[in-house]
Order: sequence, then structure tokens, then C-alpha cells
Amino acid sequence: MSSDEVNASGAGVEFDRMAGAVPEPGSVKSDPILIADGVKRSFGGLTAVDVKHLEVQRGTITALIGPNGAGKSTLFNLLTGFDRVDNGRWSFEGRQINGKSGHQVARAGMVRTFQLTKALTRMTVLDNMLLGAPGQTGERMAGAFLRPVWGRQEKANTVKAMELLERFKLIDKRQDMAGSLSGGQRKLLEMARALMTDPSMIMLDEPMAGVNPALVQSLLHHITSLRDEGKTVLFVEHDMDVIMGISDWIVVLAQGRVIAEGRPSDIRSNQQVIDAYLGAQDVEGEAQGSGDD
Ligand SMILES: Nc1ncnc2c1ncn2[C@@H]1O[C@H](COP(=O)(O)OP(=O)(O)OP(=O)(O)O)[C@@H](O)[C@H]1O
Repeated sequence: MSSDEVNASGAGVEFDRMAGAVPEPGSVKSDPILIADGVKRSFGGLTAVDVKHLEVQRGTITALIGPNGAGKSTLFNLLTGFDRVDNGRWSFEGRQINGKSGHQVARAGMVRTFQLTKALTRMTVLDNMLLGAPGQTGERMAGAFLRPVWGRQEKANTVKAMELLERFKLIDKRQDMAGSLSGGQRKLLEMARALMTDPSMIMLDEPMAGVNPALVQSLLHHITSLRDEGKTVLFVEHDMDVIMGISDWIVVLAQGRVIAEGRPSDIRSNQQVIDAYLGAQDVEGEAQGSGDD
């Protein structure tokens, strides 16, 4: 069955994107896009990440949750080539990508969002988008003889950036400094920028942090649309309403290890997760989230 047959409104037959997956740590998936084994990272004497086996099912929204300091960001950084592992290997779309740089991982089709740094806030929204384009980070085109190619590439990048800004309702802001955007608009820009390379998997770092409730629905809509277009979404988030509402699958980290995996209903009732994480949360919905400012 294809994702086209999914009835997002909930009417009709619900399609289980996780069919056959057993809710347990290291659970094997029927169509994994990412498979990681023995991923370990320590800082001094502290083991930040120690993931024995993790598979992410293609075409799903998978949440990575856990208490502060559980290792979520470190795992994101490792998998996307922005930090170096002590041990471990992982493959994306069947290709080994451990040891690759962030740029190479992005070219392979796996991108992560980054919160706007100070430097980026002083650039326009459009220039932020162009920075996310292929050919901008590391692929330097030297030599005047390449200028015509370069010009064509720049033009194509600008067209793509404008299309994405339109889609994310930021088109009117394209000449504004990114620093003037609201928290929610910044999140939209981070997501739009990550899409400049046409990834098959997008990793979102706390997409709801610092977002005004009015924009939450719009962000949720964009995330589910990406999944419904066939992309795989892996996201780190603290807002339990968001996590339970949109995730097909949830992976729970505590002290660097995967302590549970499952559908939202499995996770909600998992005593180990309640003890390690949910017990400290207001499960009625208040985010423990850190906010981005
Ligand atoms: N560069 C670093 N140097 C030393 N320790 C680090 C470094 N990066 C992370 N750590 C430690 O590794 C552990 C995991 O941190 P990490 O930021 O990955 O957790 P997290 O689950 O993303 O937390 P949060 O939800 O608060 O963002 C923490 O104890 C943290 O202090």
C-alpha cells in the first residue's frame, strides 16, 4: 500500500506505516532508511551516547525523546557527521555513511536543521536559503571558466529558494533580516533551508521550541506534509502533545541508551519511560522544552 492511500483525516482505514515493528529497543523495521549499530560517544568519563541498534522506518515521522542530557542532540550530531564517534557504523539508503562529513551526509540525502546562529540572523531570509543550497558548503567552484555554470546554478538555487519560501509562507519576508523573524518563523526558515538539497530524510532539532501557539498548527502541518510526500522525518522534541500527536514511532533515550521504542500508545503506557521521563513531564501537554531564546 502506498502512502497515497493514507487517509490523513483519520476517516476510513488507517494505514500502519510501522506494520510488523515490535515495540522494543533495537526494533527491526520492514523498510529502514537508516540503520545504526554500536554508536558510542563519550566526553571524558561521561558516556553521552551508547546506542546498540537503531532503525528508522522510511516515510515515517519518528520522534527521538528523552530527558535533558539523554544524548539526543549528540546522536543527531553523530549521525549527520557533525561530531565524531568513538565507535559505531550506520548506513543510510543502504550506503555506509559513518565517517562522512556533514556536507557529504547532506549530499547523501540526510539533512538536519540548525538553529539560526548570530551570524545568520544578520543575513536576509533569502540569503539564508541560498546558504543551504547545494554547492554552497565546501563545493567551491574555482576558475573563471566555470562562471557560466555557476551562474546557472545560482539562478536555479534562487528559483528553488523562492518556491520554498512561498510554500513556508515566508516569501514576503525574503529581504528581511532573519533576526527579525518570530520564533515560529525562524523554525519555518530552518525547515525550508534544510529542504534546499532535496533530502529524503530531514532531522528536526526541537521544531516547536520558542514557537508561539498560533504557529504550532502550521508547523505541524508542514511536518506531516513532508512525511506524506514520502520523506522521512526524525525529530527531537520535548512537547508531549506534539510528540504523541504526529509521531508514527517514538524512540526513547535515557543516559545515552535506547530504553524504549514504539507507537505513541506503547510509549505512553511504558513504565520504564514513565519512570525515566514522562513522570517528570506534564503529560497533559505543557512543554518542558527549552525554547530557543
Ligand atoms: N561537547 C561536549 N562536551 C562535553 N560534554 C558534552 C558535550 N556535548 C554533550 N555533552 C554531554 O553529553 C550528554 C548528552 O548531551 P545532549 O546535549 O546530547 O543531550 P540532549 O538529550 O540533547 O539534552 P537536551 O534535551 O537538554 O538538549 C550531556 O551530559 C551533556 O552534558
